[in-house]
Amino acid sequence: MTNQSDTKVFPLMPLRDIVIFPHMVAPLVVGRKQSILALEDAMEKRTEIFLVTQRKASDDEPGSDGIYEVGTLANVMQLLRLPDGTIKALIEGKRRARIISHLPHDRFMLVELRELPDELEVTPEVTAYERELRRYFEEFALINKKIAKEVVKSVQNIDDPRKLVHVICAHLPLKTEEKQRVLESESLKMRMEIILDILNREIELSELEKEINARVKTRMGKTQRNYYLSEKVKEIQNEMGQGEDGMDDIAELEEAVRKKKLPQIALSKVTKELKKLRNMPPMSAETTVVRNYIDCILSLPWKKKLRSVIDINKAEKILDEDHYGLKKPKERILEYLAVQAQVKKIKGPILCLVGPPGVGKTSICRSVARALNRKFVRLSLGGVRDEAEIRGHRRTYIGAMPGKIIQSMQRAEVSNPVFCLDEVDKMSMDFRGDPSSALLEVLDPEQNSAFNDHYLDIDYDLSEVFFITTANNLHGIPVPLQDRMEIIHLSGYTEEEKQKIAEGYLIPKQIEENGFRKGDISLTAGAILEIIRRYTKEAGVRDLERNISAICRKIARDRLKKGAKGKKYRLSAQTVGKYLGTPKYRFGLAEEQERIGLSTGLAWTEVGGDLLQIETTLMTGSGKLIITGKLGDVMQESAQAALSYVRSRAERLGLESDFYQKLDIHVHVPEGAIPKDGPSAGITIATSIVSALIKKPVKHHLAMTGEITLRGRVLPIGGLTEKLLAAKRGNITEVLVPRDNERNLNDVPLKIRKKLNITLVEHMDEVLELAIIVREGEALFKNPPINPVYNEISVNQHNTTQ
Ligand SMILES: Nc1ncnc2c1ncn2[C@@H]1O[C@H](COP(=O)(O)OP(=O)(O)OP(=O)(O)O)[C@@H](O)[C@H]1O
Repeated sequence: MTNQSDTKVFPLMPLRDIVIFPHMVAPLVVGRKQSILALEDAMEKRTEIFLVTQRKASDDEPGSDGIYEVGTLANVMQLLRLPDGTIKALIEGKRRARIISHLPHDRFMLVELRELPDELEVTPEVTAYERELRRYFEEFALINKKIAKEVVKSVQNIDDPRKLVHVICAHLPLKTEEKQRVLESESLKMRMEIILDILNREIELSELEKEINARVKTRMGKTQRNYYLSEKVKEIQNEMGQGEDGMDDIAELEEAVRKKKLPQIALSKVTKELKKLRNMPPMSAETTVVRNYIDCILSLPWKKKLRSVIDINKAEKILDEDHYGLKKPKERILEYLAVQAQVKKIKGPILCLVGPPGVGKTSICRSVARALNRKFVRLSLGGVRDEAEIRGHRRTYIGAMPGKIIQSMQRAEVSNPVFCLDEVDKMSMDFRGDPSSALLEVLDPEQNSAFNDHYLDIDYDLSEVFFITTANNLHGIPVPLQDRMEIIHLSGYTEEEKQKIAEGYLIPKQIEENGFRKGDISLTAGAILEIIRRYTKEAGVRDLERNISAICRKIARDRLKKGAKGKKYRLSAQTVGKYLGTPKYRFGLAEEQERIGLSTGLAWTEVGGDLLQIETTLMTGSGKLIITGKLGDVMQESAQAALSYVRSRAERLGLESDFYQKLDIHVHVPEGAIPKDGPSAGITIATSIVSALIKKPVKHHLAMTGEITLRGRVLPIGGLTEKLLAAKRGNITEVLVPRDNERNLNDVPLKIRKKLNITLVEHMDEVLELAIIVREGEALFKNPPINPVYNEISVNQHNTTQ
């Protein structure tokens, strides 16, 4: 089939999707008629066959345009006819060739070809390329598991770089076009470059693929692991009978969140926590923490309110209905409410009711709530010493809880209750922070719309709350808190008031609470007075109420025991003891008659006022001042001061100037039950000492109170109302009060003031003049004092001459 000198004619067999390279041995399954004929022709004539790839694999009868121009001349090594009419041929690629022209043939394609030169150019560059090719191929084979080890080995044994290029290319997973490009490229160097490029790219791609695979694998592994574990947890929960419950609970919580009207900030917080909760095992400690937190937010009243209108007339009626007397406090409260009604929103100072225990502070707050149609909550601050008690602990603490304010709001169930902060004076502070500073924020209307509880961690609006505070002692309230409060004083009750309260309020209340009918039990005025005087010792009426309640309980038992259901009981002063036992107290009464060295003072205690008898006796001795009766430090110092004053007055009182050197002075204050401290007994001690020294008695119906200075000035004291109440109760008729306390007299009930002969005193000299009884025509002082200032100068002179 030779034609011109450098061209030859060969039968052509088109290949669908394979490129045959020189040096390559490949089996081909041939089905197309033309191709079979071309093969048979080549076998018959023992010539080579030209194998060239189709441009489109799907083309069944490709023409001259449907095939590439460069292909490979190949030897047909073997032909095998298969039963289905196809032929399996084993061919071996020999040399590259390009089609010059297509020759006409009726059975198969016939082409004129020119072989392409394929010279071996052994340059250092080619050698370098060759080495790289081997290395890259080896690397590629390592990554790509599809290339058999034998192939790698045989590639290593190929010496001819031309063969090496073709064999490697034949084994690479390339597209037909790429392989064709290699086949068509002119020089060996170019072919090597193309393959190196391809190898490089394939290696990178394979590595990337590997990396992606590994990543996908680990992700899959994690998801599978999580899935497996969560399934296992569910299984365990089911086994323990909690699985469904846990889910139910969460669903319930979600439902509750949906139903509750929460502000946006609380809603987003709770939603976040719910999400957390869903992914937690129900038995873990953390789950309980999250669940408690959600419960806490849900149980707080965020927007729920009771409709409250301030109706002054109604408020006045209710306050009068619930409490006897307390005229001034009630008036102040009503004025306060009137202002609140005008400004609509609670602003301005907070009310603070100050007074002894049991005078109705808390119960007035309760009445205010009733009058305003609001709910009532009470929080006792007594003993609160840690800021966290008010503000709560952060949730990171074990066992953290919201503070007392938020807990109380949970109890209130509405956002606008009357909130009574009891005993603000009993708070203390320590290293854990000052609770009063947290309270400042609560009580400040400017700040409390965004109260921050550490546990809640979101702001809570307290601006709708009507705060009222109570205290026993104004001095115990931190000053910054006092600044924000409007103080309303409630003083102790007189015996008459107590009697009225018992008759009008306490007895009917206890009769009803203990299941009696009206009229079943009655107490005579004498009986009530007996209880007040001998069974209670208080400024308020709490103990009185407790005793009445005790009587009711005893009578109830008595009635049941004797089966006397309809029996009516009437108690008198004589029969009270049958139910209450022996009297507990001896209330302070004026002495029957005047005595030397015995003066009567007025004491103030937590439970009201009382009479305090001070006795002095003299013994021969060496100038010691003995003080007994469990006196506190301040009172001991008062006694010293009193003695110093007496010494400074010795000469004028007709005493020897060194009287104290020959005597021991013993001052005793009986009545162990009364706590004795504070300076207000100063003038009483001095009077008692003087009386003993000059051997003249003190008026027994006279009582006094006042602090004494070394120079005899009388200084003001506290608790005047309670002291005067005690004086009245103890049958005292005359009272000496420091002049500086004059303004406090207005607080004392008029009834009491009228019954007592009150003298305001400025100096101890006046006290002695008024208290010590001297015989007619006799003077107490040798040189009557002209005025206190003169006196003081003379005291100094007197001291220096000694
Ligand atoms: N003026 C009054 N009229 C009728 N009842 C009264 C009056 N004052 C007090 N009470 C009754 O006395 C009892 C004790 O009062 P309450 O508990 O309010 O005292 P308090 O001043 O708050 O004491 P504390 O300082 O110990 O908290 C209550 O039952 C109250 O109703």
